[in-house]
Amino acid sequence: MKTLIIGIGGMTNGGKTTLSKALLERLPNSCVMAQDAFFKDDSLVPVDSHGFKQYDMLSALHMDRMMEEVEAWRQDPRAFMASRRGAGHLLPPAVDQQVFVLIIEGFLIFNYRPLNELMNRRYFLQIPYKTCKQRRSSRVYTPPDPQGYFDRHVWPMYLKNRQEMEEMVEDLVLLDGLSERDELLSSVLRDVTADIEALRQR
Ligand SMILES: Nc1ncnc2c1ncn2[C@@H]1O[C@H](COP(=O)(O)OP(=O)(O)O)[C@@H](O)[C@H]1O
Ligand SMILES: O=C(O)c1ccc[n+]([C@@H]2O[C@H](COP(=O)([O-])O)[C@@H](O)[C@H]2O)c1
Repeated sequence: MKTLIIGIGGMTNGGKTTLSKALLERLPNSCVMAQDAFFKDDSLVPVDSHGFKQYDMLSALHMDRMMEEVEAWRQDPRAFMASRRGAGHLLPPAVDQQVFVLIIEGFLIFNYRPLNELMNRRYFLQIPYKTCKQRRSSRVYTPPDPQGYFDRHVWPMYLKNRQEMEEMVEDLVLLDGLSERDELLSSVLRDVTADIEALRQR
């Protein structure tokens, strides 16, 4: 079975989900796994001395469960895709030279070494502070961001996590999250379709 794992990382509200969904639509035999789906229950996330929940760190995520999902996909991508789409969904036909693509998206995907090591390509969407704060203010999380959360928790943790990521990861492709959606999609598609073609030929 031929497989490819693409990491779409980036800052909060950098455009990861938007780009991943667009890739999913364009890449046959692909599926998306979002790190956000693995946040721990609010009751398990500790607070700091200012009363801010410490969400922007790996310990707030069930990374063990996320790895189990990734492993399930790696074992059998066809069966994984069929099971996640619900009972009764037909498996895609097994065709020779078929390449299955897993798109992993999230704000801390490269900071978790066992996950980072599995990726064939790594992209990181970045946007300026002002845009990030603006986009974040129009989004409602569960629980919603309390007053001051962006400047007191989200941004300082981004800076810390980013430094840690840069020390760990070498072949990161930085993407400008201010670019047009279509431009971002076509630049990633160009690489990935070339990878798929190369794998097919092998
Ligand atoms: N290339 C882009 N240009 C302008 N706005 C964008 C772009 N990509 C995403 N957005 C918008 O930014 C916000 C956050 O996008 P989203 O994909 O949810 O980010 P993330 O998954 O990184 O948190 C959404 O309102 C989305 O419509
Ligand atoms: O999804 C959740 O359960 C959740 C609960 C509280 C906060 N979050 C925020 O989700 C952010 C990461 O997701 P995203 O899509 O903004 O990259 C991170 O900055 C957290 O502060 C997410």
